[in-house]
Amino acid sequence: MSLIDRVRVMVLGDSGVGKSSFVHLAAHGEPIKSPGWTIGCVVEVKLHEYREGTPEQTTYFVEFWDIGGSNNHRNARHVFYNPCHGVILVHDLTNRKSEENLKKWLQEVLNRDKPNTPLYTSWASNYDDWDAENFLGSTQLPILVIGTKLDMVEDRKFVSRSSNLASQFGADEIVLDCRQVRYLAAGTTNAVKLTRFYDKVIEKRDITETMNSYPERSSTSTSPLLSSRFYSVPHQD
Ligand SMILES: Nc1nc2c(ncn2[C@@H]2O[C@H](COP(=O)(O)OP(=O)(O)OP(=O)(O)O)[C@@H](O)[C@H]2O)c(=O)[nH]1
Ligand SMILES: [Mg+2]
Repeated sequence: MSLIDRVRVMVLGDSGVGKSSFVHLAAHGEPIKSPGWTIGCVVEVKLHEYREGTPEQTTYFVEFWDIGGSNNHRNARHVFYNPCHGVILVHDLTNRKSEENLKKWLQEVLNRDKPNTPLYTSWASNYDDWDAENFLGSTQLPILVIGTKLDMVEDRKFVSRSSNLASQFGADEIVLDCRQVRYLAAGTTNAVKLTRFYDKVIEKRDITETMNSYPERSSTSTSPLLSSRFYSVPHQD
């Protein structure tokens, strides 16, 4: 048996924006057949070759922690947020509010060790006045922004630029129709952005892990997923 290291990425955004649809496409390379509301959290896993084609090439598991967006679970979901090595923020391109709400999602995950902190209090009322640098502070959490439902956008010129949030964070953004494989097909710009994001998450893991204040995992955990940083896989000689 050999061990494969792993990183954990939170997938956050309002209910119905397409998080599960995106995660399924990214993890399995095919569209999800019948997405239902996500209750709590669903974890999907993907093998990723870190720095593929270089001497440092290493296989990692990328875990997508797809968090249900329903407001009803707002007070409980912080239990999923540690450790967190990267964040994928998902918004619906036809719903401007879902993009604005990504700040709330980011604040929630950044405040994960202070779950009782009132949310959203430090937000600027004007979206454009919002100070991303101040907000992010010293965190080096890699962020990727996903805009879904491109097929439903009437004027595609409208989405040719990055969202406000992506440009404020200097984050990459992918816009797509989550029901179409071609948007994440190998060799496309979107696939390159995803690879770059996964590599960054792996590179920064040691830094982001020190920001995770909860003990990473309990040795008494009964879940293999939660009890080890590694997955065991059979040797392939
Ligand atoms: N037309 C279109 N529909 C999409 C797209 N992405 C997702 N959907 C649809 O949007 C609905 C919600 O998608 P989900 O992936 O379940 O949304 P979610 O963000 O996981 O929602 P919660 O689990 O409630 O947090 C489903 O009916 C999807 O088929 C897209 O790119 N285009
Ligand atoms: Mg879902």
